[in-house]
Amino acid sequence: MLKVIQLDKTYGSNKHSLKAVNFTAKPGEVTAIIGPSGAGKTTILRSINQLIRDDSGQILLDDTDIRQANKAELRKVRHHIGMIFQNYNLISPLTALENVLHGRLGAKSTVAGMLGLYSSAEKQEALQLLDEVGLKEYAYQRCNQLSGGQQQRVGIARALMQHPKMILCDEPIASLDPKSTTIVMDILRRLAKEKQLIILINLHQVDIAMAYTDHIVGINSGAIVFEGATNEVDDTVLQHIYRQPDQSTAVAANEN
Ligand SMILES: Nc1ncnc2c1ncn2[C@@H]1O[C@H](COP(=O)(O)OP(=O)(O)OP(=O)(O)O)[C@@H](O)[C@H]1O
Repeated sequence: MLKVIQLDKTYGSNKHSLKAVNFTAKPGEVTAIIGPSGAGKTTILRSINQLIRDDSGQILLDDTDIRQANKAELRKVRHHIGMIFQNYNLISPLTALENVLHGRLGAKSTVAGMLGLYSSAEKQEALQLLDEVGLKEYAYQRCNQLSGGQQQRVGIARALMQHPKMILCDEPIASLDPKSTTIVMDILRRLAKEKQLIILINLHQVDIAMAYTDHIVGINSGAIVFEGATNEVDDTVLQHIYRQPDQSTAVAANEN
């Protein structure tokens, strides 16, 4: 279980980007963070992985407070957190199989990692994971010869190679066509259930969040304004999540 408690983040001296953020994400479920542009979705994901340091609060992954982890502990925690990116972040001249094997890097010694020394069991596992995302026949294809949707599926297999407890997905379908979007979201939903993973996704597309997720966290101007089951989300809730900042506040801010 992921529990985010009273998380606060201020960029620079006065940009208050997360305001006492609280929510949970459970294993076996896909949780979407939705909200207007600039609301703080990416800041939450980056804080969870401590890619940026937040100011205060707790981020509990099972019993570990990620915010309190020292360098060695953080390396260990991060090893159990897979990341999926909008632009895939693959090494494109390498094959799909080689990219998936990179998911094991965090578990290897620096020398073994640098030399690309992988056991035959690891290679078998990587092939199995490519099969699970429907890409077995593309294992030896360079990633720059794959479509965007196929590259994203390689990214998912690479994350699985970490044996993650949780996968954080930052706009995973933003660069994909509708068909690839369906394939990727189906895979994420299936994996959450089959492997009891916590899957936390930042999404711009409300229709996709409604169709493929179990749990919704709505954020507006850095504050959580809704948390609940996806089937509780109706037009009123969506209007609340996507509302514009109050006009009078905006005018007052401009005058200062
Ligand atoms: N490195 C930074 N320095 C200063 N301000 C930042 C930085 N990163 C983000 N912000 C600000 O923090 C707020 C939240 O940004 P964030 O990127 O988390 O929003 P978002 O909901 O992911 O937006 P989008 O949907 O457009 O990607 C925004 O007002 C943004 O301008």
